[in-house]
Amino acid sequence: MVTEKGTISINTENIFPIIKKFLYSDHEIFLRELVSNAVDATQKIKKLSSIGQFDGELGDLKIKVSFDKDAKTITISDKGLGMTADEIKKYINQIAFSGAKEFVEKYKDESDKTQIIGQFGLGFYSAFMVAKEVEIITKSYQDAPAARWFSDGTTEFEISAAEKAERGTDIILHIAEDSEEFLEESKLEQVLVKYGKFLPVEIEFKDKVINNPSPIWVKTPSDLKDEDYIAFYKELYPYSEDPLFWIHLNVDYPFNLTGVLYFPKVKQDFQLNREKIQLYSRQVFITDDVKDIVPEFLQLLHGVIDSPDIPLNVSRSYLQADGNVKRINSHITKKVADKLSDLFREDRKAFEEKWESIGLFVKYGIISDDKFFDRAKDFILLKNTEGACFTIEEYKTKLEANQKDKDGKLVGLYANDISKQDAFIAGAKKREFDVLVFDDVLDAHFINAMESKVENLTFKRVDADTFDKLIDKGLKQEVVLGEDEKKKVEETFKEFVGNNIVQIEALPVDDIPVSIVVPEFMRRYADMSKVNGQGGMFGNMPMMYNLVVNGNHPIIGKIAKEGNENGLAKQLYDLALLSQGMLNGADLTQFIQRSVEKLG
Ligand SMILES: Nc1ncnc2c1ncn2[C@@H]1O[C@H](COP(=O)(O)OP(=O)(O)OP(=O)(O)O)[C@@H](O)[C@H]1O
Repeated sequence: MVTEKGTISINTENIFPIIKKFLYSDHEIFLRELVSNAVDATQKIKKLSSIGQFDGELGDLKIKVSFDKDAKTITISDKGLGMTADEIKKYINQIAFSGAKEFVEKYKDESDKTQIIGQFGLGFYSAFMVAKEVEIITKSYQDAPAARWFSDGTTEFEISAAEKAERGTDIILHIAEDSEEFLEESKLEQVLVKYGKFLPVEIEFKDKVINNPSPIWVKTPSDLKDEDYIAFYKELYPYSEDPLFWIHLNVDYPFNLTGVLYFPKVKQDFQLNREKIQLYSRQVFITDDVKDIVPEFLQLLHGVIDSPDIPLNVSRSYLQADGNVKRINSHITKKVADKLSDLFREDRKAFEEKWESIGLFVKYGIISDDKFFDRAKDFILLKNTEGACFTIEEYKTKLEANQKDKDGKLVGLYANDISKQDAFIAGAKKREFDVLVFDDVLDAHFINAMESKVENLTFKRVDADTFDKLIDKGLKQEVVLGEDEKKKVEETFKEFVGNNIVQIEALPVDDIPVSIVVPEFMRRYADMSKVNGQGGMFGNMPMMYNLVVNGNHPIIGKIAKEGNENGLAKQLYDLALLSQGMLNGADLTQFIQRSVEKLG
């Protein structure tokens, strides 16, 4: 047999089923496409009028969307530039069919067929996702008779003369049975509002205009007052508290981007709500899933971004690789950092007051974006137990005086629960050490990030060890106990602590006799596992701790002689547990009973 070569032919008759099934996963998008076309037609006639190519009356340019439940139709009417019969042939028939053919050729082997329409000028054909027949009745602004186009979703179409006196286009959709939900008023309105809320031409539905044609992001920042930004915020999120502040984005080179990003007030129970930024393209709503466009940590912000330069209708993998998307990403990050830096410099007091909310974004940024630390390092604030705020540099200077260990390392002390760790904080103050407060969910990661970025700085929780060890200045203190006494004390307490360690330390006489410390590395690992949502090894295991015994305290001197004969050691041990919140259940009950008896 002779080898025969040929090209696989693509038959345009197969196109409609493909459009119907695969082009968009979301059928409601037909409305976005058709209303956008109506907006384009309206903008074009305005343009023609402004450059003197159309000298008739523009008249009322509202776009009207209506439906007829009995006739099962949805009609989109505009007063735009209209089309002549020849233009219909050119714009609707030819381009679309060749576009569709190209589409089939390009994507016949691809599985990711969703959201590809816009590339090919096929928007109009998305009408067939919901309609079994589509009519266009249109009259051009040019001196030409009105025309009617009709198609029943095969590749056949008709063009005939039509009765239409007014300039503009009516698109009449005869809704298919499986799409009749769009004939419900509430559904239709909801979809219309979703996609058209900020379209630049007024859109009327049921005798009322449903959109705001000039949202603030298209206006010049200098023309806007704070009230305008707050009012717009309320328009987007009706039941929210006022935002803390906002950033008006306005870029025209090397890509186009406008928008307003708001910093919301964040509560301590901070939830990762990532659907608060809406993405628009020339005021047409596209999505509220901005995962690939906005850096992860900034997805906690609210607001809108509008860019005609983001390729909207292409697959995800393409979007991630797109150069504009990457640039937009880093631009937004830079803008946010600049804004925070301005706020910090212009009004530090106000910035400090808002730090609880701002701090969460900043910390999240530092943890998730390596480069963000460099942008943020000058306005990261550290707050101490007295409420005073320091930048990292200021704090390092403060530590130089009294919290430097024998190797020259600066040691920051912190508490994450000032009420529970009160005894330890008091101990630190007695030694004139400063104690920071790190008490939000991201702090465990934040501390790690700071230690890896800031030279010569380390952090330890105030109850992680005795102060002499936390900040080891190399000064050796001697315990007043002799070797045998030490041994006796250690053995006595060993009885209670199981596998944990008993350490006898030379502490000031007036320090508490027995306390419990949890080594920094161990507790930190457990904290981070908690944030990451995994119990991990430490999640299920009781935390290891060290029992610190103050070898210089008079009561310990007594125990060195008597052991636990009088129950003294046990009582001290229980007190140490109690102060760390570790005395529970039967142990706690017995402790209380014993204490009461002692009082009697
Ligand atoms: N309401 C209308 N009034 C006037 N011309 C229209 C109207 N709707 C569509 N057209 C013409 O038909 C063309 C094809 O429309 P279609 O929606 O298929 O593609 P597009 O708008 O060019 O691109 P996209 O696929 O991104 O929507 C338009 O470019 C326009 O010239």
